[in-house]
Amino acid sequence: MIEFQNVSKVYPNGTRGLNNINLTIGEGELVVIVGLSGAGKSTLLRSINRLHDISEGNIMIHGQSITNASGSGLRRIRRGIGMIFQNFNLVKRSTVLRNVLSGRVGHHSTLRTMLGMFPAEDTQLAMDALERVNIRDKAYSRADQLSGGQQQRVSIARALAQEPQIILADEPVASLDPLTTRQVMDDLQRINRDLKITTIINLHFIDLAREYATRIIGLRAGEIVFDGTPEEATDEAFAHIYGRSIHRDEVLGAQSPAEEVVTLDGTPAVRAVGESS
Ligand SMILES: Nc1ncnc2c1ncn2[C@@H]1O[C@H](COP(=O)(O)OP(=O)(O)OP(=O)(O)O)[C@@H](O)[C@H]1O
Repeated sequence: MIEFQNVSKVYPNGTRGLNNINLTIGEGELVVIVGLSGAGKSTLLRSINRLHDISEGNIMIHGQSITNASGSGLRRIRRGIGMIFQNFNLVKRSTVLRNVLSGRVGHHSTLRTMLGMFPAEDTQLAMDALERVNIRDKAYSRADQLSGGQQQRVSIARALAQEPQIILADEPVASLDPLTTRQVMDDLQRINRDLKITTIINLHFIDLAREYATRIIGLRAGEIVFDGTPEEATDEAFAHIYGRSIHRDEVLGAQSPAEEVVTLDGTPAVRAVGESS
């Protein structure tokens, strides 16, 4: 369980990234966070594993405060949280297997991992993780020889190799084409369901949010303005989260010149540029 208790984040330049967030995320949920650029999605996600420190409040992970943790206590909590980034964050000149094995570093001494001395069980675990995302056959390829979608799968396998209870994914499909996007989302959903790993994903496509989430949280200006099921996340609810109408480039299934697809008052208006109403 992840609990935000009165959490605020103010950046050194005075920008308020999060404003008094209270939120509980239960085990096994697949939460998608939505909101306009700058709404605070990354700040919220990255405060869970303390990539960003918060300014006020407390964040509890499985009953332990990550806000107050330090040293080995902090490392232990972080070990249970896998992270997936938009740009994959792989060591490009290294093999896929080495990249996945790096997910094990939190389990061993620094010296051992610096020397690349991973026990045989770790290699097995890494291969199993690659199998789960269907790229076991790429284990000995160099990471930079893979397509974007395959590289994102390697980064999912690396997160899995940590044996995490929580996976955080910050815009994991923003660099991918629509087909690959669905494959990566399918992987994340399957892993969430099969391994019961609590998964929190920042996304900007509203149809993907509805399709994959068990719960959608909408942020605006650092505050939660929506928290509900995909069924409750209607076009009107999204227009409320965004404070404006939805655009085509926010719907994966409607990729064409940007134009309004629903107006603020909820009237459906799916129109391409140049199309008459
Ligand atoms: N390092 C920083 N220093 C100052 N302000 C920041 C910093 N990082 C983010 N912000 C600001 O905090 C607010 C929330 O940013 P955040 O990146 O969390 O939003 P977001 O919803 O993830 O947006 P995007 O989709 O564009 O990544 C924004 O106003 C942003 O400009």
